Amino acid sequence: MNKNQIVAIVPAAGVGKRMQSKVPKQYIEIAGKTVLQHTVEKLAQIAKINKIIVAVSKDDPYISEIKPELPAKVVLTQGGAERADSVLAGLNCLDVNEYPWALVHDAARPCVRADDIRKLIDHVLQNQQGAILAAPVRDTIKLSNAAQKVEKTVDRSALWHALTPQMFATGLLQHALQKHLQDGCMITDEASAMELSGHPVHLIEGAMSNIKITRPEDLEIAEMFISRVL
Ligand SMILES: Nc1ccn([C@@H]2O[C@H](COP(=O)(O)OP(=O)(O)OP(=O)(O)O)[C@@H](O)[C@H]2O)c(=O)n1
Ligand SMILES: C[C@](O)(CO)[C@H](O)COP(=O)(O)O
Repeated sequence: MNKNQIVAIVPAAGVGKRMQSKVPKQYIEIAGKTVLQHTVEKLAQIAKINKIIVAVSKDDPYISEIKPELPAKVVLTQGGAERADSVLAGLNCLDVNEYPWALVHDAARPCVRADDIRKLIDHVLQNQQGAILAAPVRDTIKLSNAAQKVEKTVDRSALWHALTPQMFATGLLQHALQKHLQDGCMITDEASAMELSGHPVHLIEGAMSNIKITRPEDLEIAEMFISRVL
């Protein structure tokens, strides 16, 4: 068994409520392809990624149309009610021993730089510990009160935006997600499950252009970044 085998898990089973569009945002076309295709093709460029599992919703009516155009190393599975459930579903269709490392990347982040993904992978394999792409907060941060008035200004010197990919030992991540989801914890990224289990999480600086397409105004920004050859 190659101890550095890496599987990418792409949670793509969301409905995209905040995008307010008829089509789930991962299937919106920008620069001639769906967001999902851009994201999966970016991951497929990374030679060290051996398999890509895309978790789609149970009744996804769009995936069958684009599946033939997806890279050969892509396999599909059924996602779950929340993002963390979809990630766990991806992990559960794996032989953990065959893929000791899992790299989780949002379908909604098509602008990620391939070099940032490679930087993350190299750090994790070299240190044998989990890490995530992240970007230092660059704005002044305000804490709001219930009336949306400033409660206080927060010290931002140690604050980071958590991005994806997030890469961890597959077995540890599977166990952490299973446990903390069962305990009813709020798990919005893989790192939070690993933190709850006491595992170290390193922050690897990545480009802020790696936006998560979430609201309508994000599409124009994503198109600009995707159209630039990075
Ligand atoms: N049950 C879910 C919910 C989300 N996701 C995926 O997780 C990623 C990040 O989640 P988010 O941006 O919150 O996507 P949505 O949940 O679709 O957005 P919204 O919260 O606006 O509905 C997206 O690629 C989304 O498809 C998923 O696989 N399964
Ligand atoms: C995983 C993530 O993209 C890291 O910032 C983020 O937590 C996803 O949050 P969402 O509310 O599911 O979009």
